[in-house]
Amino acid sequence: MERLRRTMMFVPGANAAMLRDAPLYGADSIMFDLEDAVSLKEKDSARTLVHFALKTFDYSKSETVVRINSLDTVGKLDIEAVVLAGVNVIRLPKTETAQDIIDVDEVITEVETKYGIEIGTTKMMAAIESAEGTLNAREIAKASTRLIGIALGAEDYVTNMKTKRYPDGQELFFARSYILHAARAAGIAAIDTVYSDVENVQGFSREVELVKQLGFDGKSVINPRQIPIVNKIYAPTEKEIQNAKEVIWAIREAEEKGSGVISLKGKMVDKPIVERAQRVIALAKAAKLINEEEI
Ligand SMILES: CC(C)(COP(=O)(O)OP(=O)(O)OC[C@H]1O[C@@H](n2cnc3c(N)ncnc32)[C@H](O)[C@@H]1OP(=O)(O)O)[C@@H](O)C(=O)NCCC(=O)NCCSC(=O)C[C@@](O)(CC(=O)O)C(=O)O
Ligand SMILES: [Mg+2]
Repeated sequence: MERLRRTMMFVPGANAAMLRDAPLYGADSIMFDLEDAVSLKEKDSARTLVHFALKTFDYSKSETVVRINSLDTVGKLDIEAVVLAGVNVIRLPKTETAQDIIDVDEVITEVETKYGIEIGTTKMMAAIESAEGTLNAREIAKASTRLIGIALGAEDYVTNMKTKRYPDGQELFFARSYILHAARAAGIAAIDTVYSDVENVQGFSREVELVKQLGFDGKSVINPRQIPIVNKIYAPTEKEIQNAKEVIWAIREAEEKGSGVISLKGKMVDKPIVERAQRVIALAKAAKLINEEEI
């Protein structure tokens, strides 16, 4: 079944207490940061901390992601440390081209080979944070079989675009739409960017509603308080769950009779409608609105 990535929580790699407590908050993915949340003088100690955190703490209820530095700085050291510690996903920030992904993929392969880890075990994601990256998103999203998703990094993106973040998010509309299309065309996840004003619950909620409507799998978050807000907005309503159940029951019955299309309450039910219903059920299970065995 498809892994849910409603929330991907950034955890600064140099903060030992946050690394320890990160699994307590129920993020679908925990993203340890070695890049912009870590000062230059802490790069080495943060890498060591994240390596030991991955090996020591129980993160098994979440996907683990590490945001590395670029290969022209200390990215190779980051990759070696976290692949060896068994991270699930390496996130490359500020991805500009498909070649950036191919280069990181090659380093991961070298490290996996060196330590006898099955090649391909470590997955990747790309953060797109510039005009160049956005325009190349289509090629980036298909650049490696390791890729599980692409994400927008809006703070760097708006800086590159010579604008800033506005409450209605109009300045991000093209990037969000294009990145989302690139992800869907490649069959991988699309993760929206962070909302930096942690205290502004109303503004954050409005943004989560918008990206859910567009079709994003979820959102990068920077604070545990943002997690329940995303989960609540992504949770299907009772009516949506009931409708999804009816669709799945109806299609099961139809399939038993050898048919792939049926009518439910006067409306046609076929493959895309069934796929949407299955996603509603997965989200409802993740939100514990129905139990695993129910359907
Ligand atoms: C924002 C704030 C300072 C607020 O602090 P506050 O102290 O007011 O938070 P409180 O709510 O009071 O904390 C209550 C309890 O939760 C603990 N707690 C808080 N946050 C936690 C956390 N993240 N992980 C685990 N634990 C956490 C805390 O330790 C406390 O624990 P305790 O003392 O035990 O009660 C804090 O959250 C924080 O540092 N966030 C991470 C910031 C970060 O990583 N930025 C870089 C990534 S963005 C970027 O780079 C831009 C980007 O690249 C993005 C893209 O690419 O998408 C682009 O271009 O857009
Ligand atoms: Mg950034």
